[in-house]
Amino acid sequence: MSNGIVVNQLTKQFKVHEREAGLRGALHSLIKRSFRTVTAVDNISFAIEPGEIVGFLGPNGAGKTTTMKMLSGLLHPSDGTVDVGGYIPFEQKDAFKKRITLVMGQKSQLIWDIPASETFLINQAIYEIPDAQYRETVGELTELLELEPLLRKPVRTLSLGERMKCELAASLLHRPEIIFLDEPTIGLDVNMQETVRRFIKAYNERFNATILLTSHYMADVTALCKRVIIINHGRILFDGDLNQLVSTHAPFKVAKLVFSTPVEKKDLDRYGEVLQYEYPQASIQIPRTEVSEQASRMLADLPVQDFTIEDPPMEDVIGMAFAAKEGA
Ligand SMILES: Nc1ncnc2c1ncn2[C@@H]1O[C@H](COP(=O)(O)OP(=O)(O)OP(=O)(O)O)[C@@H](O)[C@H]1O
Repeated sequence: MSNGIVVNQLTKQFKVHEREAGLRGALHSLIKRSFRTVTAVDNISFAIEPGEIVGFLGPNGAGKTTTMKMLSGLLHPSDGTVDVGGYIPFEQKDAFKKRITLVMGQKSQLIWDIPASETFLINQAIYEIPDAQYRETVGELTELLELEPLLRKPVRTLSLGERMKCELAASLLHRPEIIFLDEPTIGLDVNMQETVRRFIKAYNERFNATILLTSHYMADVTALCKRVIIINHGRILFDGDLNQLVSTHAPFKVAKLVFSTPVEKKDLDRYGEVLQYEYPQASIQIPRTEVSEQASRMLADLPVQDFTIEDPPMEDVIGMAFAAKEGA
C-alpha cells in the first residue's frame, strides 16, 4: 500500500458573514445578512512520494493549515481531489484514520488533568492497537523522546516542550505512515526544537513515514526537508529542491570575517558588497560563482583572524522568492 499523497486542483472557499460597522450596521445585518467568499486554498496541485519529508511554507493566512485539514479529512474541499495513501480523506474511513496523524503545535489532544500515559491508553482503545504492539511502541517512543519522567505527571504540570513531546507520542502510538505536522516546534526553546527535529527524522527513517511539515523556524526546514512547497494567498509559488530555491533566489553567499587589526572599509569593497563592518567584524556578500576566488584573496590580503562562508538566512531567501513572484 502506498504512503504517497496526490493533490489535484484543490480549492477551499469559506463563506464569511460580513457585518457592517456601528449599531445601524449591526441591526441591518440582522435583517439582511451579507456574505463574502474567502478563497483559502486556490487550485493547488502537488504529489509527495512515500517517505519524503516536505516543508510547507508561507506567511500567516497563506492556506497551510486549511490544506492540512483537507489532507487529514477534517475539511471537505470545495473543489479538486485528494488521495492520501490510497484514500479520499473526507470519507473518514477507519482504515484511513489508522494510517495518518495530524499534529498541531497550537492545539493539544492531551487531557489536562490526567497524566499523558492515560491519554495513551485512550488512544490505544480508539485506534484498536493490540497490547503487544502498544507496549513496544510506547517503549520506543519513551526512549526516543526521553518521556520516562513525564508520563505519570498530570499534563498541566508539564512545560510546553515536555507537553509537545507527549503530544507527539500520543499522535504516533498507532504508528501512522503519513504525518501532517503543523508547527510542531512553535514556542519551544532551541534545545527542545532540536530534540523534536531529531525525533521527526528518526521516526521518518524508522517507518519510512511520509511527512508534510509547516514551521516558521527555518532551522526545522533546513534540517529536515530536501524539498519545500511555498504557498501564498492559497497558491503555490514554488515547489522543488530547497537548494535550488536558495541558488535561484539568493545567488550569493555571505562571508563573515573577524580581523586581528583594523582595516579600511574601502579595502573591503573590492571583494563584494559590504553588508556590515564594525571592527573587528565584517559581513560581505559575494556572488556564488566568485566565492572561492574572493575567499582566497581575502585570506591572502587581510589580517583575518576568523572566517566563515554562509548561505543567507532562509527567511531572507523566502522573502526574495515572494518578492520575485509578486513583481513578476
Ligand atoms: N473556518 C474558517 N472560516 C473562514 N475563513 C477561514 C477559516 N479558516 C481559515 N480561514 C481563512 O483562510 C485563510 C487561510 O488560513 P490558514 O489557517 O489555512 O492559513 P495558514 O497558512 O495556516 O496561516 P498560519 O501560518 O497563520 O497558521 C485565512 O485568510 C483565514 O482567515
